[in-house]
Amino acid sequence: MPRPTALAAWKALQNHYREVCDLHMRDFFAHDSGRFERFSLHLDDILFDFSKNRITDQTLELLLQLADEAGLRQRIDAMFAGEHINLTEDRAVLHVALRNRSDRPIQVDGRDVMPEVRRVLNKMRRFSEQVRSGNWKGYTGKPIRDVVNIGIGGSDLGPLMVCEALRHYAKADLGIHFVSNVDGTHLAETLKRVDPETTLFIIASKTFTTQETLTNAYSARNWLLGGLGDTEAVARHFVALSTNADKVAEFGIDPQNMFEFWDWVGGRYSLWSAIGLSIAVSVGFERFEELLDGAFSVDEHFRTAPFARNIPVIMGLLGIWYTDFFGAESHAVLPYEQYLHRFPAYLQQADMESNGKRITLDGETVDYPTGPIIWGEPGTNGQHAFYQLIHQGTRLVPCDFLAGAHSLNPVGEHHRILLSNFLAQTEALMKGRTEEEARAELQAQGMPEDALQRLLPHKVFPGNRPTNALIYPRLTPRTLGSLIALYEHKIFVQGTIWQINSFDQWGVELGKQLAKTILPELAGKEKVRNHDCSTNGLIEAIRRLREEV
Ligand SMILES: O=P(O)(O)OC[C@H]1O[C@](O)(CO)[C@@H](O)[C@@H]1O
Repeated sequence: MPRPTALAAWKALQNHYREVCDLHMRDFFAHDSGRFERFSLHLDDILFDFSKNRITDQTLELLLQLADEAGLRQRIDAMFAGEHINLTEDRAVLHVALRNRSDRPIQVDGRDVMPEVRRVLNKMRRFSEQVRSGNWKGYTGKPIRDVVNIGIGGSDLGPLMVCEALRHYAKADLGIHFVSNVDGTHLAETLKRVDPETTLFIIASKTFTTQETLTNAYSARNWLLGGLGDTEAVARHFVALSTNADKVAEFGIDPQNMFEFWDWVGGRYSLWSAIGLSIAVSVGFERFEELLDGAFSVDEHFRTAPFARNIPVIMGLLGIWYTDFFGAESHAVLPYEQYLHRFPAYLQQADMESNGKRITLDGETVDYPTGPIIWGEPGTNGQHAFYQLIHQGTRLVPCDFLAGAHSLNPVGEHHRILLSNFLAQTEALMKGRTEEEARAELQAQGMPEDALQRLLPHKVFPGNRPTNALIYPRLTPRTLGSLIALYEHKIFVQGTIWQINSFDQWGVELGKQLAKTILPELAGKEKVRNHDCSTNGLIEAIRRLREEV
């Protein structure tokens, strides 16, 4: 496959960029009342408006041509067919099988994985119902009141984000907690709030070898045994979500209490698998299934809709346009939905661990930018923190705005105020405020000319800042499932165009290896010499501080 930069569409886009980069979206809208109609798409009850982007019809045509030339259709088909598209780990990539709500078999290496997927889902259903109904009893016979998910990365961020997003639907008398950080404070502060007799630990780890998770899990086990005094208690208070049955058994968790998944589920794509057990326990299995339904609907759309009407394809292509042609370095995700407060953090892993790569599938170093920095906070908080930079800073930050038309917690005028801010921000980012407009405003305030001249440049907003809007009636499990899947497939589209493997994560290994060397050195007495002088010096300094009690 030729490099993306060698494709005819890429070259055409470079030329096209020079023609359109100085055009202003304000003028696009002024001369085209059909722009919203043309540049927005519906899927179920989600509306995706991409009209406030620095694109013309020709831009879109060229981007779609790029998708064709990059072989996106073949890559989508290969993923859904269970081919080993995760080349460096020689694995299929089939999170779509986890939410395949049809009778269609999905094959991996000649075997239909759907019966196994359904078996584990049924086990999750039974278990979550037992815990929620109070029939699953702790060692002393009391029902479970608190669930602590211990995991990190994909074994934490996905279920945590979803549990937060669906808090409205959660069982009120069941506490759901997440411990991820190996900083003992995370576990200690959580354990202060729970009782060993009524706490269930879910140890979530695809590999069951992750240092942070196992350290937290063993400490949680000690705490439980400290409270209940009998190793028999572990079976009633610990379950595992993993692909690694041997390691789970080694930890002492009853194999009956292990919920399996498979190597073709990537960690950051795993919330749909057994890793979602905390979600099912929190909101109930039916709602977990609704989450899967929403994702399935997007999978079908992604698999079958023509690229010109395909929301994740358009989302991905717009990102390519800004990253590779405008040189944008980051992308902000701004949910005007408090329940989605962890959505940007979740997407950081989903996107940056997937597309933060610089080597192509052919082993070459890229000579074009790949995955952007993903960041964001819920509106309206972000408005009072970093929007200044987005409006008037020197960097182009394309943004996604998300909002529900209805609040799940209608309180007075709150939601209308929230929505008016959402709309105002996207309008302001697009239009900006010209010098003439700023001048007129200051003159209307009666400002003397010399003061006006000094203030005027500060009051101008360049505008032309691109935004997408994703709106939906209200945040339901189904809608959430769809939103997550849209972003998952967007990431895949971009990885395909950039010709990188979005499904490995070798970049996290080096630090893990070095930490293993440093761990004994922190406890040692001899002078540390085997690192650079900064690291040696820091190790010595930390040792001294730790000796000082
Ligand atoms: O589920 P595991 O195997 O404990 O891994 C946790 C996380 O660690 C990583 O492998 C690297 O950070 C992630 O991809 C993964 O989600």
